[in-house]
Amino acid sequence: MTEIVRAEGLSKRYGRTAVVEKVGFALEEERIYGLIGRNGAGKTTLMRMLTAQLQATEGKIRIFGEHPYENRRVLERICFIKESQQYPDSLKVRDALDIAGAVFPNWDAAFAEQLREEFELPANRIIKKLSRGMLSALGVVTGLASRAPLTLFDEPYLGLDAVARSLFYERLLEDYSLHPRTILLSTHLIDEVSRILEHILLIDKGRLILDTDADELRGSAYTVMGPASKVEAFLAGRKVMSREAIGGYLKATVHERMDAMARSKAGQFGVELSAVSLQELMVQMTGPAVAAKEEEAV
Ligand SMILES: Nc1ncnc2c1ncn2[C@@H]1O[C@H](COP(=O)(O)OP(=O)(O)OP(=O)(O)O)[C@@H](O)[C@H]1O
Repeated sequence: MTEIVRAEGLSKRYGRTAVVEKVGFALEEERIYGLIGRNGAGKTTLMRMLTAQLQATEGKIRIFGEHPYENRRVLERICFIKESQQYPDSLKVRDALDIAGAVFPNWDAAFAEQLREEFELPANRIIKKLSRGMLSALGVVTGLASRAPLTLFDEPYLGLDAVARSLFYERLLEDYSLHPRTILLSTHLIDEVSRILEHILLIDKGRLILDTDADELRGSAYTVMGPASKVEAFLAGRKVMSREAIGGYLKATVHERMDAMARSKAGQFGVELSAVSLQELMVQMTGPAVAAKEEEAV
């Protein structure tokens, strides 16, 4: 696999406040990555550094093997769809797509037009007069039609309704299978996008706390549910991430793989096991006092 992005010891500090702290990871060619983290975790800051829009305080970045700052060879192969893209006052939707067509070497004008119609974006409307959702849709259309070898979407769904969001995920997957490229998508709403993510980077308070295959992560924990006494008996000796009492029932998350032994034990104890969602797992990992919650049950 070819490496597209490498970040080493990357930090961004404003005065004494570290917003991104010693982050290191690599992105490979033709994979879809999720950059996950709570509000303010540092996702946008990290993306802005990767795309040379923000100077890192320290650390090293290589994109396509080169330094991205003021490097046209690198930058023309990157499309960064920002959360708050600014457009000139009089620019219309059609103008923005025409400009994107001139900027991105792999731009597919027919695909852009198809997407514009599907997302119901009026070609002649001035961008300043678009609704929040339409503005997000314009970003999504641009990012998809750019077919940039490295495409970054910073929370692209903001303002999109459920129908438009699901259209985005569908078109992204379809087009990615026809034209594979590296996609980095930041989000704090994981469940909806989890099916399209192949790899997860989890950032919490500026630090990268997880860099793992999405399927592996999905299988790394499970929930157990049943009458409290039976669940407690099942939990003995297991790595428990959280417990939630509901009447006489208990729901717990176990940070272990759900293997045949666990299933058989669950049968004996009369408790139910189910897969934990990525969203739930992230909440457990980045919520308050994780260390206190994660305990070896005796
Ligand atoms: N120019 C700046 N000066 C000082 N602090 C900043 C600056 N830019 C960002 N920050 C802080 O850095 C932290 C990370 O911000 P960032 O926008 O990268 O987070 P995020 O993960 O993208 O959040 P969200 O999901 O809410 O968009 C926040 O606490 C933010 O207030």
